[in-house]
Amino acid sequence: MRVVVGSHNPAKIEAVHTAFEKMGLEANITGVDVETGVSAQPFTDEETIEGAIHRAENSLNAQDGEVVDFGIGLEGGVVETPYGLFVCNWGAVVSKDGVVGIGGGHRVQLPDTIAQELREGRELGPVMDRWAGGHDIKKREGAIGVLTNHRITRVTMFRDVVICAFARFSNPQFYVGT
Ligand SMILES: O=P(O)(O)OP(=O)(O)OP(=O)(O)OC[C@H]1O[C@@H](n2cnc3c(O)ncnc32)[C@H](O)[C@@H]1O
Ligand SMILES: [Mg+2]
Repeated sequence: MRVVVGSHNPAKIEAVHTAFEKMGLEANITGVDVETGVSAQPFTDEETIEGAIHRAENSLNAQDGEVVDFGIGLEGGVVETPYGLFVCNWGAVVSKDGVVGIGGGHRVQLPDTIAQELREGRELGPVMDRWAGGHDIKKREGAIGVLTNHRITRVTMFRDVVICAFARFSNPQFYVGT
C-alpha cells in the first residue's frame, strides 16, 4: 500500500516504518512537507489533534495524481496542567475514503525551567537542544528520550501512536457507524 507522512522529520518517518512492520503491513512510505494549520507550538490537546489531522489530510492530497491509501499526521504539543507543563503527542491516519483514525501518545512532564521558556513563547526544539546540550534532538530521541534516559524515544512513542491511530482500520467491525 502507499502511505504518505506529513513531515520530513526522520524520527516520524522511522516511527511509521516500525509501526507498519509491527502491524505486519507492507507499505511504500514517504514524507512530504505540509501545512499543519496550527501554531508551531500547540498548547492544548485539541490544537495538537487538529494539527495531526491537517497533516494527514494534506499528505493524502500532496501526491499529484497518485493514489495514496493513507495519509498520516504526527504532531507534538504541550498541555498545561495543575502539575506542570507536559509534552503531548497525537497522530491521525486518513484513508483515501476520508475515514479518520486518531491515536494519542505518552505524556512526560517538562522540567520547570523548560516549561517557563515555552510559556514565554519559545519552541521546545531549540530550548531542549540548549538545555540538554544536543543538536536536533527533535529529529532523534526527542524530549521524551532525554527525559527517560532513552527508555522511550520519539520513534518508539510515535510508533505506538500510529498503531493506536490504526485501530479502526485494523478492526473496522468495531467502529461501524462511528
Ligand atoms: O518537522 P516537523 O514534522 O514539524 O517535526 P517537529 O519535530 O517540529 O515536531 P512537531 O512540529 O510535530 O512538534 C513539535 C512539538 O513536539 C513536541 N516535542 C517533543 N519532543 C520534542 C523535541 O525533542 N523537540 C521539539 N519538539 C518536541 C513539542 O511539544 C513540540 O511542541
Ligand atoms: Mg514542527
